Amino acid sequence: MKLGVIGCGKMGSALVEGAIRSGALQAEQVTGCDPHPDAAKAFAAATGAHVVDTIGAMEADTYLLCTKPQHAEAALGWLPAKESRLISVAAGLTTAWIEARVPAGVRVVRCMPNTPALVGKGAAAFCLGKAANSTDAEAARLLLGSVGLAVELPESLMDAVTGLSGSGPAFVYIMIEAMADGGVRAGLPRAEALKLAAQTVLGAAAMVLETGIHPGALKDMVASPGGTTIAGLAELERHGMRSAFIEAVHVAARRSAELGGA
Ligand SMILES: NC(=O)C1=CN([C@@H]2O[C@H](COP(=O)(O)OP(=O)(O)OC[C@H]3O[C@@H](n4cnc5c(N)ncnc54)[C@H](O)[C@@H]3O)[C@@H](O)[C@H]2O)C=CC1
Ligand SMILES: O=C(O)[C@@H]1CCC=N1
Repeated sequence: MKLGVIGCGKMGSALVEGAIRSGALQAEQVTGCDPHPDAAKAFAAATGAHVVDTIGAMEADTYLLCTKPQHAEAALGWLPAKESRLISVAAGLTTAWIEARVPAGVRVVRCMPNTPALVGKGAAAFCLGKAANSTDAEAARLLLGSVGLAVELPESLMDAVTGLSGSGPAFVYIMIEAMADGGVRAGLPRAEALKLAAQTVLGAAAMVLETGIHPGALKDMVASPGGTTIAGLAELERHGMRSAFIEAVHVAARRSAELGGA
């Protein structure tokens, strides 16, 4: 694969850096393009990939569209008229929307990764556009799978994925920050509180994934009768923590649909 990265910001860099670290990609296979010189420079430094000034100057058989959705139309206008694959990470933009703006011969894959791809712990879903084939699915699976979980889903579910795992890291970061604040309030030094909070989230997630036990049952295993945990859980319920998370994912998914023009 010769990968041309259109937009070398946070998500483009996380995916490419993660894929290079995993060994799935070599820096020599990647070219980046970004009109923002600082972004291009940081991408080249972090990945070792070559950067060029224009999309047309990239030697690529696969393009990775990593601009903001609002900048995608302008970028797509510069795609060369040749057979190629375009993997888009842009929130909300449908394969039909993209297909209407690319030259004939460009096969479109829409995906929704997340930034933990940088450390090989991403969670991503993808779907195929109407001209894309099983080789394109394999290419998406290879790239996204090299940096974490990658699942193929119907396009009708991509906004839901965006609200859950695309935006989700930010929801978890504020939870970690708040838990660490709680630790500091209870007397822990800030650095230890942050490490303990983050490791607790990592460990709890691993328990769910590795034991296959329902999170409700795992919660019950922590909460002793009359103990500390049930006191804390009651406080979280009093503040509507569950419905806050449910609503956060729901409105993020709805916003994804809006970005796509729904
Ligand atoms: N940040 C995240 O956690 C995630 C972001 N995404 C999607 O990734 C895309 C990029 O988001 P971020 O990386 O956060 O934004 P960002 O702002 O960090 O990166 C976007 C880059 O695109 C560049 N750009 C703008 N117009 C361009 C053009 N015509 N040609 C080439 N480059 C151009 C910008 O200069 C910028 O460096 C968005 O569509 C977003 O929906 C998807 C999943 C997670
Ligand atoms: O906030 C956003 O719009 C992007 C898409 C998913 C995560 N970040």
